[in-house]
Formats: sequence, C-alpha cells, structure tokens
Amino acid sequence: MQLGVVGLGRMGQIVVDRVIEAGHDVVAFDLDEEAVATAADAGATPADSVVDLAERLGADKRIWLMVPAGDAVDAALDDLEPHLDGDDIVVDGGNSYFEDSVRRADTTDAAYLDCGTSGGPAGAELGFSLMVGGPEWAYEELVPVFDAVATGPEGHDRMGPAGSGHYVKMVHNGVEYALMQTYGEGFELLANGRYDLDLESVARTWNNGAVIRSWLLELCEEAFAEEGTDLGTVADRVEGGSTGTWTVQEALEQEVPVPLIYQALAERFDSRSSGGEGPGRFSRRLANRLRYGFGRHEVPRREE
Ligand SMILES: NC(=O)C1=CN([C@@H]2O[C@H](COP(=O)(O)OP(=O)(O)OC[C@H]3O[C@@H](n4cnc5c(N)ncnc54)[C@H](O)[C@@H]3O)[C@@H](O)[C@H]2O)C=CC1
Ligand SMILES: O=C(CO)[C@H](O)[C@H](O)COP(=O)(O)O
Repeated sequence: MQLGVVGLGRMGQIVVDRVIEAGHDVVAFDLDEEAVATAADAGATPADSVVDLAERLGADKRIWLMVPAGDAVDAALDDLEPHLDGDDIVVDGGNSYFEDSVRRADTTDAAYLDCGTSGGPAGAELGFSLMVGGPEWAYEELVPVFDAVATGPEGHDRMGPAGSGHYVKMVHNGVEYALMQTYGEGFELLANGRYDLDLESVARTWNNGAVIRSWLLELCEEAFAEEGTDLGTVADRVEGGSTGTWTVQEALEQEVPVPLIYQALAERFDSRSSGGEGPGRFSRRLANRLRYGFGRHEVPRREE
C-alpha cells in the first residue's frame, strides 16, 4: 500500500518508520523541511506541499494526518479537498476534538477516519494503541496500515461511526490525568511523610508485582532515577489540558460524575495561577515528568 503522511513530528515520524518497516510506501510532508529530510532518510518519498503529496499518491489516496489538533488539521484538509473523492481515505491520528472530526467527516468528499492514538514516542518500538471511528469499509481497507502502526492486530479496533475514535481517546486522556494525579498524591505523601524514603526504590518495588503497577508507574520510577527522589529542578506548573477539559465538559453534558478527572484538571489550572516560592507541589512536578515520559512534552524547570 502507499500512504501519504502529513505531519512528521514526534508521532508522525513513527508512523512513517513503522509503515515503511512493514513494507509499504510512504510519501511524506511537513512544514518543517528538516522533518521531511528525516522522513526521506528513512525511505519515504519527500513532498514539498500537501498538494504535491496528493498528486504523488495518484488514485485511491490513503492519507494520515499527524499534525496538532485544530487549525492545522483544517488547513491540511482545505489543501487536500480539491484532490479528494469518495474512494480516498483520510485518517486524523492526532488528538482532535471529536465534534470537529464529525464536522470534517461530514464535509470532506473522502472517507474520514478519526483515530485516537496512544503510546507516545515509546510507540516507535512498541507500536501504538489506535481507537478508530468512521466508515467500516475505510477501516477495513486500512487494516494493513493499522497493523503496522499499532502494536499489532490487537492494538487497534473500530470503535464506531465518525467521532467515536476521538471520543474514546478523549476519555482515555481524562483517565490518564486522574491516574497521574493519584500517583502524584501518593508520592507527595511519601515524600513529605514520616520516613526518609528512596522513591525510586518504592516505585521499582511497586512495579514488581504490586496491584498498582502500570506503565505510568514505570515512568514514575524512571523520573526518580533520572531526577532524584526530590525531582530536582522540575517545576510545578503543568501545561496541556485540552483533552481533559473536553472530557469534563462531556461528562457534565451527559450528567456522569467524574470528580477525579475534574480534580486532576483543576490541579493543572491551579498550578498556572499559583507560582509561589519554593519547589511547589510534588504531585504537579511528578505530572510534568510523566508528561515528558509518555509524550516528550517539555519539562518546565525552576531556577535553583
Ligand atoms: N506526543 C504524544 O505523546 C502524542 C501526541 N498525539 C497527538 O498527535 C498529534 C501530533 O503530535 P506530535 O507529533 O507530538 O506533535 P509535534 O509537534 O512533535 O509534531 C507536529 C508536526 O506537525 C507539523 N505541522 C504542523 N502543521 C502542519 C501543516 N499544516 N502541514 C504539515 N505539517 C504540519 C509540524 O511542523 C510538526 O513537525 C497531535 O494532535 C498530538 O496531540 C497523540 C498521542 C500522543
Ligand atoms: O494524548 C497524549 C497522551 O495520551 C498526549 O501526550 C497529550 O498531549 C496529553 O495531554 P496533555 O497535553 O493535556 O497532558
């Protein structure tokens, strides 16, 4: 199969690498020329615009967008639109708002798949978890690509109609926020509690057989190993928050109580308004290191 990939950052380059590794052809474009050169080094055919990418794909185009959610998706689609028809398939693998995906699916001539992607840069080796919404025929057509990008056939599935893939990923992220918050609270208590504990040792011990072992807990262990048990210079201002905000908004609309997810989101908002003396809340600092661990989001540092 031949796949066009638009957006070659942390996540898009992994899509390129894994699809090529599985024996498919890739045409690649990014606004950043260096990113295009990296994809070309990996064996992709470079394109110098979205339109050039569309023209190189010929008939029955299969295109994967891996750009930031929002305007960048609409900009890429606007450029693609004159070149698309009903036999073409566009996948949006980013963290788009599900209602935007429903709108895009309604307005594009191509079959549109909204694909929630989880696994972060660690997916380069492991593959991703992919939650796909949209027409069944388009999902089935792209199974070879999903097999390559995901951990394997078990790592992807069609969730339902347009919007459902990004809806499931939105809720996934809400869960992610709450899990980070609860690990953060536990380690904050241990860091300030009665014993002088080595938190890397605690995390490692928990990761080996404990009920609460998980990948996020492995990333806690990595954080303490790399930053020290006091998390060194990691600051307590936590960025991000869009997917968690959408989760809480949707929960309000559906009258489903999600106090843990809300609290985790509120901690982030509060972290941006407080900014006092000293290192700040340990739980928030751990959240920052975890966001780096799973997503390579920049770690804010405080001056010593
Ligand atoms: N980093 C992570 O762990 C995860 C990210 N995501 C989502 O995947 C998407 C991509 O994320 P990352 O790769 O981390 O971002 P990134 O910032 O590393 O890469 C985005 C790339 O898109 C390019 N770009 C922006 N607008 C463009 C346009 N109009 N045409 C062509 N290229 C354009 C940029 O130059 C950049 O290379 C986002 O929606 C993000 O929320 C989803 C799951 C995990
Ligand atoms: O989707 C992800 C992980 O699953 C991304 O890393 C996302 O950026 C996380 O959300 P936030 O930036 O709000 O912490």
